[in-house]
Amino acid sequence: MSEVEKKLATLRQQINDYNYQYHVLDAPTVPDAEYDHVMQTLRQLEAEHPELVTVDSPTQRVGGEPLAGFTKVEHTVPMLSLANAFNEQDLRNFDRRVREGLAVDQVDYVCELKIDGLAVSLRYQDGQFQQGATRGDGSIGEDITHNLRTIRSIPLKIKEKQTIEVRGEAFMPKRSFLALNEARLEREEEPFANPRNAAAGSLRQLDPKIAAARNLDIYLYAVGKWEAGTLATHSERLTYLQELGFKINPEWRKCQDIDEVINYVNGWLNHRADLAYEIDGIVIKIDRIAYHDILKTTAKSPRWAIAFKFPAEEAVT
Ligand SMILES: NC(=O)c1cc2c(N)ncc(C(N)=O)c2s1
Repeated sequence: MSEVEKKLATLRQQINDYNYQYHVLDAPTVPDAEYDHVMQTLRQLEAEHPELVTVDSPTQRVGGEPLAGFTKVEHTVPMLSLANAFNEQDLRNFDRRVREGLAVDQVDYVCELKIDGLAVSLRYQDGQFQQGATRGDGSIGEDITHNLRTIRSIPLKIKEKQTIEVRGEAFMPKRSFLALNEARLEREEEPFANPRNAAAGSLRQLDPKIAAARNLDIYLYAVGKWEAGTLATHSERLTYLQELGFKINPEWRKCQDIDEVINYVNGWLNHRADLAYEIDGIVIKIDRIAYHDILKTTAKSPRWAIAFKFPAEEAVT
């Protein structure tokens, strides 16, 4: 490796680390001026050696020309929708069905905030971000790699040379949504109705420069196709995704029975306003993966998970 290539690799690693600290850990270690200086140095060196620019360089997050259209992507593992619960009795019925189906008295659940955004799937090949797609109809989605690359909390390469597919929710934080609509009103453009529509509208753009300007973010919460998949519980998978460098929502909790689940749900019902992003409920999953394989899915939804839906929140204004 030449001296220039070593210098480029060092600068790229430095920017990737700064991005990880700022956008994934929400804990920057250098001031913005330092970040800008290192990024400018990298851009300058790449301009002097264009033949050494690599696709995983942080300077390549915002692509060049807009796409002519979207290509279709088949999801190797279907992205299912969740059955809904609307009250405590629905949750207790779910729990009873689960324990009867498994012939067990006790089941550990994992509760997670249900992010009100756009479900996406990210595929990594040997640790490099290869392709990202919308959920679509659950089997076929649209390739939106060019837009997902602009989300700085999505790592362009992960900490292991894994070939893995991860699922999550891309979203627009409330603050970004308010600023975007203010700017649109000033330009006499139609404001977005809610952050979910704004995120979906941003990710369905053909020009990545538009998505890059929308301050989108993402939380990952599941694994799709995964060769080395061995971990026995969903909670271990969340921890593993975090160790790989993915952004995991920190509010997840393991609950040892449905009463704890109901307490968690009620706790968040009245604290949504405290969050920097919109949620439309709580997702409850059985923690043990072996139980998922026993209960399996209906044509549409897993039997080992349910979404508790919150009443529609008053609009973010
Ligand atoms: N449709 C689905 O399967 C899901 C949808 C969502 C969502 N919008 N937010 C969070 C999770 C999660 N943490 O599992 C899930 S799972």
